[in-house]
Amino acid sequence: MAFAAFQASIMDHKGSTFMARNKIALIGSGMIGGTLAHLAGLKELGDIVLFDIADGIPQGKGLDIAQSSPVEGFDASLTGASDYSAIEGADVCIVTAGVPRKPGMSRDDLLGINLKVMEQVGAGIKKYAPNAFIICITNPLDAMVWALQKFSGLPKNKVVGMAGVLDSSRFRLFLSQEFNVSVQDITAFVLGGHGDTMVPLARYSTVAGIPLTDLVQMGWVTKDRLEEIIQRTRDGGAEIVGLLKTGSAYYAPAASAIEMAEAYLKDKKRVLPCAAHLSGQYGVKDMYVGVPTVIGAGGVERIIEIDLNKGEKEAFDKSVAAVAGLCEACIGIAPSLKQ
Ligand SMILES: NC(=O)c1ccc[n+]([C@@H]2O[C@H](COP(=O)([O-])OP(=O)(O)OC[C@H]3O[C@@H](n4cnc5c(N)ncnc54)[C@H](O)[C@@H]3O)[C@@H](O)[C@H]2O)c1
Ligand SMILES: O=C(O)C[C@H](O)C(=O)O
Repeated sequence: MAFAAFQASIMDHKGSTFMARNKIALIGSGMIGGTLAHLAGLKELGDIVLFDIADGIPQGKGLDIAQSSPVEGFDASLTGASDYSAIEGADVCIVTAGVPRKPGMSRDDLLGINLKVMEQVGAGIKKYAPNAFIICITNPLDAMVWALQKFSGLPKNKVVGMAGVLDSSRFRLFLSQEFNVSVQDITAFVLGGHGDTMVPLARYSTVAGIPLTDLVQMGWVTKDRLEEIIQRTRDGGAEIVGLLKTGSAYYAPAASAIEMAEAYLKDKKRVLPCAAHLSGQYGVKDMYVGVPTVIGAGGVERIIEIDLNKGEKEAFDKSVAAVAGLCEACIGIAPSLKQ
């Protein structure tokens, strides 16, 4: 149980103390926000507050999911709100407020509109949930989580971006389909920014511990076919945007953020690729970029610096440069982000 919930221990009617449930605030109650609420309920992660500026949507989704709880057998309070005071004392806030892209757009095209949303969300979190662990999902991810940390003023290890778990999950699925083996036996790393320059790492991705580079030698897959799978992973978001036409992926993104929230709430010390604040690691300063991290009750407890060969480092640096350009664009719009 997170520390804030521990502090909220209360007395029952016989005078014994018991733990209050964790409180999970979902800021943005659209396609991902609604799916997050459903998953958090099914997993009994805590009580859930859905927040959105579109009054009625968070309340309606909360009520609908609550009405599934007797069937599914979970106990959780689900409420909806359009006032930030409702997120007061949250242990975890998952931020999806903003707009998704449409076919033909890049994630970067969302920067101007979603940056303004991050400013409002940051102020709301600063006022009502300063002790929470914040998971940002809004795109363009690496720049938005960077701006959200600055707007909210929360500690850098308590603000993190979700992208690597999703990108790695896509890579794992495509590999499992290629090799006809269980997704459970595949581990994969995708590092760098959550954009067209993301870096799926073949050398650190394995089938039951056997690196993909060895599987090429063993004849399981050709280098060219592996490159196609890597490119499909990079284009994974756009592939779904092209199919849906009115929005972007939400089931896998929500599942990925819930995995991160669970790691924090249950102090699981999961090793997960996340957009984390770097202060010199990988030669990067004051930026959020996807790297392997350890997530536990302390938030981002550790950043794991893996060894990158020349080609991997070049690809990572290219991705970092793309994120740096987006942060500069944010400063152009909101000069206060410069410090
Ligand atoms: N990081 C990732 O891997 C990843 C994956 C998928 C989607 N995304 C991004 O997540 C975001 C949300 O996607 P979605 O599919 O849930 O979109 P959506 O349009 O279904 O939901 C977004 C919600 O945000 C609300 N909103 C807008 N402005 C707000 C504000 N100022 N305050 C509070 N709420 C506000 C909208 O009313 C809407 O309900 C998008 O930016 C999308 O690009 C990121
Ligand atoms: O691709 C998008 O616009 C949404 C998200 O970043 C994704 O990867 O699915």
